[in-house]
Amino acid sequence: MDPMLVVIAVLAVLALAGGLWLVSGRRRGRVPPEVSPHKPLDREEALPTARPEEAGAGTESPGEAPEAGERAGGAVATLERPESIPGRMQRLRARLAGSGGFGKAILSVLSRGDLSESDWEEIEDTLLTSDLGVEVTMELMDGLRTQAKVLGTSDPEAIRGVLRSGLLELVDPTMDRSLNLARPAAAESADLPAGAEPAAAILMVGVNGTGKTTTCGKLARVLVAQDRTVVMGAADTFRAAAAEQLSTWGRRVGVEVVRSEREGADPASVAFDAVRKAADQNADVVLIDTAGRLQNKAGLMDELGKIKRVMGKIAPVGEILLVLDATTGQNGMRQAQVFSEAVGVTGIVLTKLDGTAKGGIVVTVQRELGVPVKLVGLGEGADDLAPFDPEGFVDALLA
Ligand SMILES: Nc1nc2c(ncn2[C@@H]2O[C@H](COP(=O)(O)OP(=O)(O)OP(=O)(O)O)[C@@H](O)[C@H]2O)c(=O)[nH]1
Repeated sequence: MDPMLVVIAVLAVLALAGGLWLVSGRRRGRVPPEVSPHKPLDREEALPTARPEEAGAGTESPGEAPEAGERAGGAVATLERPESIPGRMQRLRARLAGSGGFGKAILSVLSRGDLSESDWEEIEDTLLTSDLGVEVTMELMDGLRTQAKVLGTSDPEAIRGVLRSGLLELVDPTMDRSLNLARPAAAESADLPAGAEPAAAILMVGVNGTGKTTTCGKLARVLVAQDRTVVMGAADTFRAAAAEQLSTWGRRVGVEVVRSEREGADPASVAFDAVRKAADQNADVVLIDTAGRLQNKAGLMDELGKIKRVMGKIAPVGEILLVLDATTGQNGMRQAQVFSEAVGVTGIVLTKLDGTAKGGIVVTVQRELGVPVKLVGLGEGADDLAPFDPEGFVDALLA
């Protein structure tokens, strides 16, 4: 055979083999698992710290938000995937540290080494401006000075360690911060059809503008990612825009929203309808958003009391979350007292923590109300809600 023909034949065979390898390689690599945009979340990552009795709930594949959306009955076009809880906590730290928390100022005094009386006073002043309150600041200062004497040192690292444990004790890591997501037994008056069971009810209260509606939406998003079915009730009938805002969140996270088309409708009746619908649908959780404004305080408190009572006709309300704006400081504390007396708050959501360096409000509000901060708001984004983690919080303050 002509040697030229042999060379051409060999080249043709090689080209054919190379082409086949390329095509099959592309096919193999079409959805490399490590870069899949649909990598499922770990169930634990998406949880807003469930109660111990809730911990074993549900075993099927987690994080399938689109399915959850379809199941919730919403005409959902696209559902986004929530950021994981560790990711949220990481951002909390970064934001608190970035907003110039009081830790930075104190650590700069500590770094001077041997502390003079004026250094101690500077530390005290810094603590006082952080919304810890006079009483708590004095306690903390006494502890710091005593420990410095006992240790016979003003070594910055040692004092920082004492400050850290003092703050941690104040924030109180022993408090139960889990949300009560246990489904209650039906009230005698409930009159539910066979097979229907009440959902765990969460009532969101607080003055206007603190972030109740936004928190309802963010929380619903986390619960849906946990494969829980959720119904929301727009019992803020004071302004139509509030119900619309909640409905937008509902569409976004694939959750049905019960609302009244009539502005000024009875909020208790909307709350009842939502709780009833959740029971009829056998939903896991019902979230009720309320208005934060009325002409007078007594009127608002009567209204909230009535909402709670009427919801109780189906089943007791398991969780009443007071939404507080962290940037309002001591002013927020007075509001908190009023709400607490009116409806018996079970947990606090501290919003807008991204906008303040005054983390001390966490300590003050827990002390005054005797209930834990359970969730924190870190911004306006859909994933800007995180379970409150005392250690992470104190470390962020002292970063
Ligand atoms: N920076 C920041 N903004 C937040 C946070 N939570 C809520 N907001 C913003 O605060 C504003 C008020 O939030 P809403 O959810 O409408 O407050 P609301 O309590 O429902 O208000 P009313 O419906 O008037 O009672 C909105 O612009 C939110 O985006 C947060 O954690 N950080």
